[in-house]
Amino acid sequence: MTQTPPPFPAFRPRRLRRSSALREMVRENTLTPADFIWPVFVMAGEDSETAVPSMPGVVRRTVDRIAQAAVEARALGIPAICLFPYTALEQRTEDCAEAWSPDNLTNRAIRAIKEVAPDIAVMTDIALDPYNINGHDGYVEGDEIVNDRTVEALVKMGLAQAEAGADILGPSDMMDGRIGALRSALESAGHSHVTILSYAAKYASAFYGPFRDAVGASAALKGDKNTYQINPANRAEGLRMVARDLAEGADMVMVKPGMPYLDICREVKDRFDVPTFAYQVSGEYAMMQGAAANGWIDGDKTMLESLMCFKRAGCDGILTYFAPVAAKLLNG
Ligand SMILES: NCc1[nH]cc(CCC(=O)O)c1CC(=O)O
Repeated sequence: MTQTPPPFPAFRPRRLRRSSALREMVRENTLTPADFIWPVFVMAGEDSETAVPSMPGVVRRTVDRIAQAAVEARALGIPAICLFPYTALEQRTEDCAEAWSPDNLTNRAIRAIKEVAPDIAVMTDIALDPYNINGHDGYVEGDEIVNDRTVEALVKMGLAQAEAGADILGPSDMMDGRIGALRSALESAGHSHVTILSYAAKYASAFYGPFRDAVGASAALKGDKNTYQINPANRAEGLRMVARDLAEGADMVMVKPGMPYLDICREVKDRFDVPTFAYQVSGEYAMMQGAAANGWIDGDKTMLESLMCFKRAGCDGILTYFAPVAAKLLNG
């Protein structure tokens, strides 16, 4: 309950904003590096990095460099890293078999990280888009993105990641029934400790554009993802997806994108009171970096403010490309 304040001058709210000491005393939320999950892009090769032009400051790294980055992230206090593979066009096939190869980029990166940074949580992405010739998260038959056959492939993909040592599986595909299928497959295969952070309230957003460049899926993508991702106009549907994924065995849930969807974050936290994460996606990152590079906004300040706002909206953590830069600033 919000108390009705007494009338002015008894109530002078500026009294509590007068000094930094008083402001610290009444601050309601905090932001620390422990709030971050850092999404990174993995590419083939050795000891190199390439820039992602639409995401200034973000690079794709080879597996060895990813392992190095994980060590650095952990030292900064970041608890989790999330892997996205950049697969060359020639490795994308109709059957998406690379998705569950034990030696694909993601699975090799998981093992490499575990060797040098065993105490950082490794999160993966489950969806077919990095392996599919058409850029879709599921199999395409005619003009349809088919559900059940895709779920079977996603389960194989998730099991291969669990086998490689993943701590957190992140199904971002938005097929129906994938959380339940994954959960029971994990149980049967002896991976009962592997957690699922489901992309539950995942919207069909134009803010994913730069990410599709980063994973090499933009050129490939035919059509849009409107038949599986949620319409940005819908609130109740987002909440239903969260309820559904929790009922099927998700340990944590995500709202995505982030900044334009803070209303959904707040409502998910209030209604379900489960570990709730938001993804500050590539377009949000690009937008802020672009404005900062032009001198139109203060990059560091807007970055930290945007991240704090996720905490205020009820999030337990944020997937953000800013993670290491923000952690350094927060660590002082
Ligand atoms: N499986 C697809 C996937 N996983 C994460 C993102 C977007 C992340 C970002 O924009 O930063 C996407 C893009 C999409 O759904 O098209």
